[in-house]
Amino acid sequence: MEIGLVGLGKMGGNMRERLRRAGHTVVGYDRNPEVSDVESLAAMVDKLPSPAVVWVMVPAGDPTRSTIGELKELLAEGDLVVDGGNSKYTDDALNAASLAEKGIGFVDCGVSGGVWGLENGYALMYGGSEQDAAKVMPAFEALKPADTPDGLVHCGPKPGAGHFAKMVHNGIEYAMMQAYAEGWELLDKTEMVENVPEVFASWRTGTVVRSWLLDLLVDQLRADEHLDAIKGYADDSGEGRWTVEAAIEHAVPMPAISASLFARFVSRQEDDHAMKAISAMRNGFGGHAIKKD
Ligand SMILES: O=C(CO)[C@H](O)[C@H](O)COP(=O)(O)O
Repeated sequence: MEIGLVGLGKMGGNMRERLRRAGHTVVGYDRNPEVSDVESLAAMVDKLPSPAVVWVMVPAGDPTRSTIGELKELLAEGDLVVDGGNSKYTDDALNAASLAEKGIGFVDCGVSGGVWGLENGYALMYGGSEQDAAKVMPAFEALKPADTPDGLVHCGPKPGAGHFAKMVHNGIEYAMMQAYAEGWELLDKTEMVENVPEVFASWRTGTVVRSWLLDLLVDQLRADEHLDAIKGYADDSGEGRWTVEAAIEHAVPMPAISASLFARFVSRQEDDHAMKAISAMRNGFGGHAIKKD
């Protein structure tokens, strides 16, 4: 098929390559002229046959909203926009409704696979109508992992169903990473066990905690046993917060994922502010020593 692809960063650039390797024609647009195939969004749309299919792969929030707004002006009835970024699921209903005013279809698609997706394929979770999804199906088939029936799922007709599924995936990702990290801290800080990287490596086969995240951690620990080169600071780009927000909205207990989100917030503090108050109270009721700077 012929497809427009907006956003040619780490994810979009590799997806363009994987689509091309599968024989599809991709017209890629990026604000960075060094990677872009065309000079503008309008030039990209001009090169596409009708009905045009455009896959948006830009950061969530304003960049995605404004790109979809511009595409609404450029596209026509029967065309399709796919949002493959990590958009908040609540944005999808708004984007779908806005595009529908011109008869333009919309599919939201959670994409997972990171920088390894070029070779391994991407897990794709999509929401929207089957009729709209049919227009982008050849690209879905090329992007998903080969030789498996898994990796491509229709999460439902509601706009946002795909991004909701991807959001929960990322929430689980937070908690899994936190669990590995806490286990590693205990092993690394005590002297009970020698050769901690190889202990982690021994868990990669046969055990119930084997996973790709574990594989990635083993690679890092083998290169830098105590992770001395890495500061203990972790950012977040929204997915964990939205997962916890949705859990609160639906009164779903989420102790592990919410704790892993808050652990990231703790990592951003130079000093633990709340612990100042704990220390002050301990000192007050028990005369316990206060540590000063
Ligand atoms: O979708 C992903 C992995 O599945 C992204 O890497 C995601 O952005 C990671 O989330 P965060 O930046 O909040 O850790």
